[in-house]
Amino acid sequence: MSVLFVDIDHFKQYNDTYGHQAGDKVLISVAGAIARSIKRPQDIAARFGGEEFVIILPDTALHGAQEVAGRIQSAVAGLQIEHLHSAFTRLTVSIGCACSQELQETEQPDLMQAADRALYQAKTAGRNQVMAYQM
Ligand SMILES: Nc1nc2c(ncn2[C@@H]2O[C@H](COP(=O)(O)OP(=O)(O)OP(=O)(O)O)[C@@H](O)[C@H]2O)c(=O)[nH]1
Repeated sequence: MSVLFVDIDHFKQYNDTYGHQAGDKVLISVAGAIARSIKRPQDIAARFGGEEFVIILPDTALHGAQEVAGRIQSAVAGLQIEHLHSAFTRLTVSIGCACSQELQETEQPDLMQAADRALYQAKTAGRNQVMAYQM
């Protein structure tokens, strides 16, 4: 199983620059980009707090999860949403990814934590990137 955390970069700045309503539209657009990027019926994507989404990919190894993460990044880039306060001048996302091959039920929180840590690393490494962790 793999877990992805997807977090919009500099979203506070986006709201501050373009307004909260524009921010709400961005959340809907990013949700659509994520939905288009997951292909299997058993995959689950959900909003996880403010500007963060979680994606659960059952029976998916790390390279498969990284492929999904890459598709999400491309789909968000394809939205071409202006964000002049970002170093990339476009809206981007950071993604943390964690995979466990033989997951016991009690280890699920550890997998979430690992994905969250990977997301933090993607943020501190400059954003607009994927960090992946094999447990
Ligand atoms: N428009 C809108 N904004 C929201 C919503 N939920 C949360 N937010 C905003 O999302 C922003 C998240 O800001 P931070 O957690 O500081 O993160 P960030 O600015 O994206 O910075 P990094 O994640 O470090 O790149 C806050 O300003 C929240 O007010 C929502 O439903 N609509």
